[in-house]
Amino acid sequence: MSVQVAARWVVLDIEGTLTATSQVHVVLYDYARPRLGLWIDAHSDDPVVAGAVAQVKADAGLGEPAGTAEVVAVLHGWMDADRKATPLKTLQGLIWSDGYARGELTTDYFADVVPALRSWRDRGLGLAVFSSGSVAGQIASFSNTTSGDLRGLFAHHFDTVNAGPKRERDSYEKIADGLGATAAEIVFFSDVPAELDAATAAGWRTVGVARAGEPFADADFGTHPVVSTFDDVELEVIA
Ligand SMILES: CSCCC(=O)C(=O)COP(=O)(O)O
Ligand SMILES: [Mg+2]
Repeated sequence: MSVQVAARWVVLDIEGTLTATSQVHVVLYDYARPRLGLWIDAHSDDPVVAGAVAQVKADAGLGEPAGTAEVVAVLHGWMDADRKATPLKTLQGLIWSDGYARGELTTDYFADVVPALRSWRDRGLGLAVFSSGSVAGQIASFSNTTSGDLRGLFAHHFDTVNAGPKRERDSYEKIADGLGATAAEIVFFSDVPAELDAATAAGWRTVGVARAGEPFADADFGTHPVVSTFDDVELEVIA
């Protein structure tokens, strides 16, 4: 069944909405896992890396003398639990950016995604991304895809640093400010009902994305309209 929605801005989740969850949990996590320790040691002078490592130690209650091996053990544990912790996302994003630049990583989207995004953008809708993945990681992931370089499709990127946690209303209010849009002009697509609830609390329109075989395919989306493919979305552009 198709879902009709009017908007000026389309804000998109990545994992489970644009890409299969395995693209993140298998392809990207497996790429980052063996490289975390090497990256931390090779970039210890980079304030972004040093800040992320200090944050890991603080969050995990490690003493300051803790070495790279202990930090990596925490990061691996967070990946195993799929904890979307900001310092982990920062470090993953740096490693993935390097992997995409080397041509060692390629993003594969659900078949309906790229045609829909192109058509929405061509019809005058603004596209933005809100993911737990860092902005650097997001942009890199759009740079090398099975449909080419898609970075030009998106006008804005938001993450847990420049917006906040995805299950909190404040994050969506901050994004609306960043887009210069009213809440009613924005529609958010996500596979996670709790994220949609937070967007609704901020006054946004929402569409749940329940794709076959994905972890939230059978979730309770409550009153959110739901599609299983972007082919079933009819977007009217608010002028
Ligand atoms: C290249 S972006 C990787 C996305 C990521 O790390 C992640 O955890 C996905 O979270 P999302 O909020 O998009 O479900
Ligand atoms: Mg998701």
